Amino acid sequence: MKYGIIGAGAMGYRYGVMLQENAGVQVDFIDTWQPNVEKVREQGGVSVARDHENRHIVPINIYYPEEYMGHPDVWIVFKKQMQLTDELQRDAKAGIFHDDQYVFSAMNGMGHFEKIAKYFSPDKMICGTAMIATRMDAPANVDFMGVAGTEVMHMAPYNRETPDETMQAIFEDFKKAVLGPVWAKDWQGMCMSKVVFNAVCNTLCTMFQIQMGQFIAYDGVRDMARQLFDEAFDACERAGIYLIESRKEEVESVIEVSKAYKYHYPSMYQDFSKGRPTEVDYINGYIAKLGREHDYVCRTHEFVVHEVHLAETMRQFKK
Ligand SMILES: NC(=O)C1=CN([C@@H]2O[C@H](COP(=O)(O)OP(=O)(O)OC[C@H]3O[C@@H](n4cnc5c(N)ncnc54)[C@H](OP(=O)(O)O)[C@@H]3O)[C@@H](O)[C@H]2O)C=CC1
Ligand SMILES: CC(C)(CO)C(=O)C(=O)O
Repeated sequence: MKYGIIGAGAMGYRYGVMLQENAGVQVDFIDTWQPNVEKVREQGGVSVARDHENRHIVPINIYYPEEYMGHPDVWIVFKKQMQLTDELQRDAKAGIFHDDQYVFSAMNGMGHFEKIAKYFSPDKMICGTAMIATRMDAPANVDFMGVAGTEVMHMAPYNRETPDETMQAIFEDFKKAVLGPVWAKDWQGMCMSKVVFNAVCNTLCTMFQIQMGQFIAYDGVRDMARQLFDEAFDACERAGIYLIESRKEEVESVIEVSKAYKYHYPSMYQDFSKGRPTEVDYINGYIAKLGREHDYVCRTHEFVVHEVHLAETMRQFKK
């Protein structure tokens, strides 16, 4: 099968390079970030390291949407939530989407599948989550965090039916790519399990500008995580969404994943530290909104959203 990656950023490169190198499939990358596309062309590919080591150039095919003539079987979408609407509009205008194509995305936060569904048949959409850490330090320069072979990701059909033949073939390609795919029953519960995780790790690490390993050095982390998880689970249960992990398992996974990715700055920090807006409204903000819609106030999440926006605003007063 042939893949097209929309968004040659940290995660787009991670999926595309691993599919190309480990599964041996053809991959094309589409990106609108000019310094990134031009750097790939100048250096002959993307510069990839694993945990700061073995940095090397991986040759790739990269295109702006308007110059792309290919027809992949599957699109993999990895943009930041704030960029997605404009990206999909530009891609559609460039005429790169076709009715026969499948689409997969494992972006963090919520709200992206509804946007993607405007351009693709719901029967050809696969929702995903990725407990896979990747840093993008500069245009065309990425660092795959974590020991090779420990990647884990979940996927579930958007239409809630049994995965069809093409979806199974995508699953097999992800397996060959060593991305660690696991099927989940319900995409909403699967995605919310990751949202609540990010609502703890991404948000708190970003506010304090720390790596995940530094975060768990504080012995109050379990209590803080439990408070945020309790509110999030209560909101989800009122909305009829059942997560794929229990409250206790989520707390343990904060500790375990942070140990495994001890040098990782969550993706939210990567935006924060470069002066860009963060995805907090799609993570803690989404949980808070879900709560309000079901007569439940997630006070801590609402406060945390303010704290992140306060920190974003305060960047102008700091060096
Ligand atoms: N990174 C990770 O470990 C994980 C990320 N995710 C999720 O995947 C989705 C895609 O995220 P991710 O791949 O991390 O994001 P990206 O790496 O795609 O973000 C890159 C974007 O940031 C902007 N940018 C500008 N300057 C720089 C710079 N110097 N260095 C890096 N980026 C710059 C560019 O957009 P512009 O020019 O418009 O500013 C560029 O398109 C998100 O929903 C994220 O939450 C999920 C799991 C793990
Ligand atoms: C890698 C991980 C799981 C860390 O929270 C992530 O989702 C991110 O960095 O956005």
